[in-house]
Amino acid sequence: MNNSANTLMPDRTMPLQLVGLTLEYPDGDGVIRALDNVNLGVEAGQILSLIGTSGSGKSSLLAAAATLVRPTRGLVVIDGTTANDLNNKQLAALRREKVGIIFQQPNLLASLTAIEQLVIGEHLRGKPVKAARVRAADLLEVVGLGDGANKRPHQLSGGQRQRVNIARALMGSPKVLLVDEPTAALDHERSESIVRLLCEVTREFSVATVMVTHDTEFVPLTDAVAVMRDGVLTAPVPATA
Ligand SMILES: Nc1ncnc2c1ncn2[C@@H]1O[C@H](COP(=O)(O)OP(=O)(O)OP(=O)(O)O)[C@@H](O)[C@H]1O
Repeated sequence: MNNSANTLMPDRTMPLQLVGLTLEYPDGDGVIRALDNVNLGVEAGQILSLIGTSGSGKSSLLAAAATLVRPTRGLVVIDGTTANDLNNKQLAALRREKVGIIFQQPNLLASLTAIEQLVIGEHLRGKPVKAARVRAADLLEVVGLGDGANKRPHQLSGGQRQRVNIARALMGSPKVLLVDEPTAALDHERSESIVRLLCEVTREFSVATVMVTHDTEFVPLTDAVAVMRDGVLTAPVPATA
């Protein structure tokens, strides 16, 4: 694989492409290179596991792919749009329309029911609430929480809260799903069912999914795996069982 950012061209048919991505954080007089010339493409309907030791750069890759931090060098291309070219307002719109983000902790609002957690984002974006409720109810069915739509977070298990989180990330019909340690707070059985669900929704909704995980046990459920070490990403290989 050619690793030079100068010779790699973005493939705009891929929902997510990172080209020659380098991210440096200031560190005293020097810098910490969290990402070092990372190249990655994820196709629609494909879920990639991203593994690596603590501090290797996994969260930095997700943050850059989510356009939450601007890279020092290299390109982030989301559904054909080069994020580097956009101002902050345009970036926020790109994230809203194309990117779903799932963090380790669901961060649900304590006073809202499951369905309201999904609808409120659409409401704040000025979208019609009625249509949002219909989509939210459908998505809660998809994630196996059809009968939990009116429950509040304290009435749901950790796994169910993570299911709400996944459904919420799908509300805006994203092209790219970025998932950070989705099973960190869950037991073995629930962890497996959450990874299986992420694989299912990746296919059903044709999103390009990157899942950071420390649970290498569940990697074979996904399509491909890439390893991060000191900011350098290996080329993805099939995650065969
Ligand atoms: N905001 C920041 N400012 C300075 N350095 C940072 C910042 N964020 C991350 N780093 C550094 O960048 C490197 C990569 O960190 P990153 O959090 O991306 O790794 P990680 O693989 O996600 O680690 P973990 O598995 O522990 O979450 C580390 O050396 C880290 O200390």
